[in-house]
Amino acid sequence: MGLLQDLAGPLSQRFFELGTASQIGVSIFAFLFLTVLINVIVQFLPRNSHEPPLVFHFFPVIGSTVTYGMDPPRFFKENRAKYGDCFTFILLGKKTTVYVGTQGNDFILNGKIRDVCAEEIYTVLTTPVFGKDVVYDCPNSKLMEQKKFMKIALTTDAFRSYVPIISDEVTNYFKKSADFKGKSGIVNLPPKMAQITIFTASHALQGKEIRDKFDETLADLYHDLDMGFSPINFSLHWAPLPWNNRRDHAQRTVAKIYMDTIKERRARGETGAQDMMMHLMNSEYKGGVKVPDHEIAHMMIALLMAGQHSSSSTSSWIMLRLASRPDIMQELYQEQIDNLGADLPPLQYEDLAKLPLNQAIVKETLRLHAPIHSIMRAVKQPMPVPGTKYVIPTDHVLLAAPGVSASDPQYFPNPDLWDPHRWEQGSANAPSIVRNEVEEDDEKIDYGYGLVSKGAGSPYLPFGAGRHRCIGEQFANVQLQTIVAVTVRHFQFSNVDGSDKVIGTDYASLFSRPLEPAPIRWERRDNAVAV
Ligand code: HEM
Repeated sequence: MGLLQDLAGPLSQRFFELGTASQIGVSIFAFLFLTVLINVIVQFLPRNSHEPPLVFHFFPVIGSTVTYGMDPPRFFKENRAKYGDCFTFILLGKKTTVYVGTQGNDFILNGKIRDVCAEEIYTVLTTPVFGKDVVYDCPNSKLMEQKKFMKIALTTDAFRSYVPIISDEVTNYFKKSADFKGKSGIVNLPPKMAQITIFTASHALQGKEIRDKFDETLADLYHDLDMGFSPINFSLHWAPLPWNNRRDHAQRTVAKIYMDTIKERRARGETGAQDMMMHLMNSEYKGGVKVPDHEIAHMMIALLMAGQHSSSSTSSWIMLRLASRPDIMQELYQEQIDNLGADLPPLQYEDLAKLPLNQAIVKETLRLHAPIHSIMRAVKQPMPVPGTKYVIPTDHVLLAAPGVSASDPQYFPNPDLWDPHRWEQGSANAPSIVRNEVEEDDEKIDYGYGLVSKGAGSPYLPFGAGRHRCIGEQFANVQLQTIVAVTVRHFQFSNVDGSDKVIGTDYASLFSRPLEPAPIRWERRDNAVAV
């Protein structure tokens, strides 16, 4: 009896605990069930007809975050078919209104400064990485002046000097890299293209001194800066987490490297140099204020970071596409022999214009694989959508997705087909509206960084439009076309299994890129010198 009593105490306590635990479990389940039920019922109640339709979802806050995040282009396509060009979905608790198609692109990207705001969305991510007082950590009018300084430095003369620099960097890379030793091999391409991109961009835009530091300290520091761009940092940018601590240390260290270089150059009394840093050192804001050293340093970081992901992702896609179509890679090689001469002289800036297929490769790859799939803006005042009854309220975020019109069969026959020849006149897959045709009579506008086309009617806007339009477009084209032309001189690529398959897209980071590993087979051309 005594033993039973001894046992009964702990057992009843255990039952009590289990009972309590299961009660808590049931309560949580009931709470979740009710939350989902109420959320679903609310979506079936009559809604404000002036707001765009809301994408159906079960869970509040989470909304459509998961389906959007897994494959944004598919999400846009499927919901466009259900709800039309303009619809709202819940992204991490925020009502996010997507407006696709050429009118949507125009509405958002050419939105007025009093209506839409980019910095409110991006600053949490970019300011800790770039540093204070530049890009999205300053009034928009100041950003426009900063873009003007950077754009003016990217002259034809500058591009002329960049082509040999980029060309040599690519050749040296292939010579030195252990992954390209011998006559043939298999390599996971995207990390190689990321390195080639940062070496070529840093050398061309920031000079040899900075470029050489990428073999030592800068590569790791930029990697740490990069971690600050993880999408999770939209919420946790402030948190004292290991990767944020490394980001902050890297930002301070890289900025100091640039500031020390500025001081040394000034002390040397250097004049006449044409590089971006020297140009910024000689620039003045309206009212005659010189650009402070820390802003020059932060703009140098911003320039390199802005271009790195987009250009590196694009160059990887180009090479993977070429591996899936060795016949087109061979055509590119032949194009150089036909137009530049069988001895293939060192590549010059002027040569790029003589290689239309080489240009089309970049253009077509950006049509299908634009690295920036979602462009966001905060809404500053209620925005009526022309031609509809909708008014977008200020608690919504606007999302433009120019990739949707770039793969719309209305403009691009066989839109999912990667066909660089579609950009040739008379091609069966030629676009019904080509950007340049539109630009002829397109409205031009100066937001403070030079005249740009509004691009209002164009379905092809991989570099954006409006006041936030890319200033790196020409540089990226020169960089990418040179990388492709030089690579084609050295190698023939193919898929490892010989098929024409193309790998899927990784949407997990802010910029979309090929899923890894993405191995390809390379074979050195007979006439290329084996290293
Ligand atoms: C294939 C390469 C590239 C692509 C596809 C690309 C795409 C874009 C897009 C879509 C935007 C507009 C973003 C928005 O509206 O919120 C943009 C802005 C910008 N890009 Fe690029 N870009 C590329 C390369 C570069 C390079 C190489 C540089 C620097 C040399 C650069 C510097 C910038 C800057 C400074 C902005 C302005 C941001 C603003 O005004 O808010 N980009 N880019």
